[in-house]
Amino acid sequence: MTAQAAELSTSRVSWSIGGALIVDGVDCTVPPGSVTGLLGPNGSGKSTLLRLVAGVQSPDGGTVSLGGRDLVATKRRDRARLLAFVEQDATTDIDLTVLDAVLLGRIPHRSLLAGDSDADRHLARSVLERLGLTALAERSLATLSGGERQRVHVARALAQEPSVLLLDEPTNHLDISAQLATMALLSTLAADGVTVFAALHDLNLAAGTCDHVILLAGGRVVAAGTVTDVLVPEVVDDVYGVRTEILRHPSTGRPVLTFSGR
Ligand SMILES: Nc1ncnc2c1ncn2[C@@H]1O[C@H](COP(=O)(O)OP(=O)(O)OP(=O)(O)O)[C@@H](O)[C@H]1O
Repeated sequence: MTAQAAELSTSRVSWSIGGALIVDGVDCTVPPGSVTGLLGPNGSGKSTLLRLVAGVQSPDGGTVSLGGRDLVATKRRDRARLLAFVEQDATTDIDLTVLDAVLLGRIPHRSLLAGDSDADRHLARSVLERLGLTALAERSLATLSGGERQRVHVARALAQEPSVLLLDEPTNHLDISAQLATMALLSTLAADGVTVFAALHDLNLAAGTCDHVILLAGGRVVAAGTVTDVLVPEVVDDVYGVRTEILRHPSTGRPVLTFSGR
């Protein structure tokens, strides 16, 4: 897949519910063709910010743009050709096979009345192959393990051939090998020009993979930059209420964080 690399940005994006300000004037930039990690403690607003960027929810104020184009004003179908979203613990009400679930990703690319073309099926099968899911193609989605289902949702998003891939906790439910494989896939996609923006809890997975990170606390951006700039005790300790020490990965030189309570 080769996508048109485009910068994603938000300007003063806000969203509140029941009088509580959940996302509070967020300005952030996701560099084109990068893996950008969205970090922050539980309840800091990561999922909500991703939903606002994806257009699942509309912001009360502010703008979301992709390569200068206003995404909030973009029609849903047009947006779905640009941007794919893998939600946390996504579920589907209808019982589909894995292949049919992945083919859903092709809907924004075809005319409203057309069915799946040979090209759509070919693309869906190649995405399944890329994610190691070929053997599960005819299985019912409902019978899969949590980790398998998570990979199918990523496959459905890739079948959309998006310029921007948004993922909410894509390594949830995955064993360590599958976590590393997912992060490696995100790096490969970014190298192919996809702008990847992923909410992550595991700061070490972020440190090992992300080109850029954005750290939220209380619905606001408290730090943004490279992992070496942001994942430092001066920032992490206050945001998470822990004591952090930074080691270096012996082969990559990237930061490895250790934590203790304080
Ligand atoms: N529809 C809603 N109604 C009420 N409160 C909401 C709603 N959506 C989000 N919130 C609140 O907004 C805050 C931020 O939630 P959000 O899911 O965005 O955080 P998060 O950083 O993704 O958290 P986690 O890491 O636990 O998944 C939480 O306190 C949550 O309870």
